[in-house]
Amino acid sequence: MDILRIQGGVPIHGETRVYGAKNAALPILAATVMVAGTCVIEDVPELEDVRVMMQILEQLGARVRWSGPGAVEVDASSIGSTNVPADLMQRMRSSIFLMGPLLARFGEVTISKPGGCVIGQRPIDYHLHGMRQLGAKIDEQHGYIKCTARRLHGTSITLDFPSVGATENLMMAATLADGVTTIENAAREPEVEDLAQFLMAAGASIEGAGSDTVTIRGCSTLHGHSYCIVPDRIVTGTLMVAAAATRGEVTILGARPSHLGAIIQKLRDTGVRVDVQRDIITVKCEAPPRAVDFRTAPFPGFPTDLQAPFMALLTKSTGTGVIHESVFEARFKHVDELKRMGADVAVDMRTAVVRGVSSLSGARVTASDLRGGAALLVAALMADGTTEVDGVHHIDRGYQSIEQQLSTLGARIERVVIES
Ligand SMILES: CC(=O)N[C@H]1[C@@H](OP(=O)(O)OP(=O)(O)OC[C@H]2O[C@@H](n3ccc(=O)[nH]c3=O)[C@H](O)[C@@H]2O)O[C@H](CO)[C@@H](O)[C@@H]1O
Ligand SMILES: C=C(OP(=O)(O)O)C(=O)O
Repeated sequence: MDILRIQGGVPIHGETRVYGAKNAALPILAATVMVAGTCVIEDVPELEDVRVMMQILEQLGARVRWSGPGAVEVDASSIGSTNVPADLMQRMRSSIFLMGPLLARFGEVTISKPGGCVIGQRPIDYHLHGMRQLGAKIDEQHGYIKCTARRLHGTSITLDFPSVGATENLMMAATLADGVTTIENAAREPEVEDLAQFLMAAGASIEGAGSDTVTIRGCSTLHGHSYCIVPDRIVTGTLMVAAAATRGEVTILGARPSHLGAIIQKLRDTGVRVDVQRDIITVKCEAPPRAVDFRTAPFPGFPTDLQAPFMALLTKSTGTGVIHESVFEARFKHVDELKRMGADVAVDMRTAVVRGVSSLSGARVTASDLRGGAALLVAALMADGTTEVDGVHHIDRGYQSIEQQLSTLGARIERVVIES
């Protein structure tokens, strides 16, 4: 078991480079299932979720390997199974991305309920409903979901909510369907657009990805190619918040500022200085940040994945900030742990009221989900004394060697392996 031990109170300084987005890499790796030929995906983050996705592809029969630093090569021509292993599905939500591609290529797929961060119910009803509209027959028995379709056909789908995962899954399935599919009220997240770019580079015909209407003209085959993943906006945002929280100055290279409008604006509202130049973002903070209110929303709104890290920043702000979590119904699990460090936060359903305190104190705390874990790291960097963060495997799902990245910026953080 690993823990992260942090000696707080040290401002972080210097330059760091951001790597490719987990949330783009995972659906893109799943989409390689539909490609005839070899794909090389570049700037893939070396994360636990990526390793699980590679394991799933391998168990389905694909040839998958790291072909260089951050490069994954996939040849899916040898896939011989359409059953996604239940134990691996349990390990991450993104395993659901195999549904669309396997169904589209083989006319059948068997999955089970995906695991992943427990931040709400996270049903998959939009995915299943959309697949039915594309012509799939779905049988649910003993916890397994079997989808079959002799041929998927184009249709018009309107999502009840702009779900990122459902937009991506349905877009992938529609890529090899007969005819034209439109997805209305589609998610506009940059990772949806990145997946569409990957598919288009393979020969798919997709218009409007990144807007709320996506139109896909089905094609019969996709060809192999090389593709570089979009930079991770959530990791970028986390580093920006950490810089502000420690009253440091950090320059992030290789970022995509246009994907971070809401977070840049909110940080500026707190009085933190954010300078943007092409793909470089510099964050500098000299005085305690002012409290601000925000509500999470689908892109281009404030990302739910940065709600917890931003809350950590507000715990030591001047004044009171009100946070409304509108995307997931149970995404405040980090609050009790922040309170153990001295934060003053009151939660009522989907709203958290954060009263700034003058100091936090180090404590032993436990991460129970990925971004909640990142929030504990931000709090630990600001706290007096030593914090030990447990549940590090959650953080490792989304941040590549986070202790190394923060150490190079001067943070006093180490990973400690505890023999059980
Ligand atoms: C791998 C990946 O890209 N993960 C991201 C993706 O998750 P994910 O794709 O799971 O998130 P969704 O956008 O689908 O979820 C948004 C909301 O829709 C609900 N919903 C979703 C699908 C469905 O079939 N039925 C349903 O009710 C969810 O419970 C949630 O309340 O988008 C989330 C919202 O930006 C992010 O927090 C995750 O980091
Ligand atoms: C919730 C997240 O991931 P997932 O959808 O893979 O659980 C996340 O990246 O914050």
